[in-house]
Amino acid sequence: MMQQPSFSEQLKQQAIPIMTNINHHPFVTGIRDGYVPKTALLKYVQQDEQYLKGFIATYQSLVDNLNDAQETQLMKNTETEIGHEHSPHEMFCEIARVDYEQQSNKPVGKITKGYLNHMQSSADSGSLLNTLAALTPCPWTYSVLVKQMIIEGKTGKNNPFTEWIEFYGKTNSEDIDMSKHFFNRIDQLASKATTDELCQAEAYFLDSCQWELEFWEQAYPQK
Ligand SMILES: Cc1ncc(CN)c(N)n1
Repeated sequence: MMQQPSFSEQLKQQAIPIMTNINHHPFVTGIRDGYVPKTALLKYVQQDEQYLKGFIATYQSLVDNLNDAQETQLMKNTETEIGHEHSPHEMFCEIARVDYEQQSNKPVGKITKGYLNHMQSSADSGSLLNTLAALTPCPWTYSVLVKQMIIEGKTGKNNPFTEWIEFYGKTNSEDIDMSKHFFNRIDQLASKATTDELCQAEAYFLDSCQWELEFWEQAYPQK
């Protein structure tokens, strides 16, 4: 008998159309091909500085609301890996020839705010499954994108984004480890969840994937 795919595999399958759109977004194809306009790089860094602060805050509220000591320890171990993304921001600023130090504390954009509210609402739902489902696309989408770029041979001395791609794509990068850890926990929690709870978690996951696409679009608008 064919084995039913795990819940996390089902989530990844459901996200394929959004991942395809992300993969074809000009910001992402620009990283792949070695050129992204300066304005887009700047906007991305300014907003991502704000986004990562919010991501850490949601993660902390998740950890604070846990009542299982072992789970808390596991999540605290991951907490130390979160938010160390100053160096990819510095790389973008170097390519754009702007001062990194001046890019923090800019106003939070509409899309950034929407994505952060979405993540916070997953934590406010009081469900660890929902919260992990909403947080996972952040590390997961990047690890998928850069792995593909590495497979396609897009890194090398001709691509100024090589270091950025390798930051997220190197073995045991923070995002690769974090998404593996989160997906494992999602599968454990999903095995005890009701159909309604699974549907809710799926919606949180797919909405975050869509916010990821909007985040690229915010920095490099096509619409
Ligand atoms: C919006 C966003 N999504 C994902 C990542 C990569 N962790 C990021 N830095 N920013």
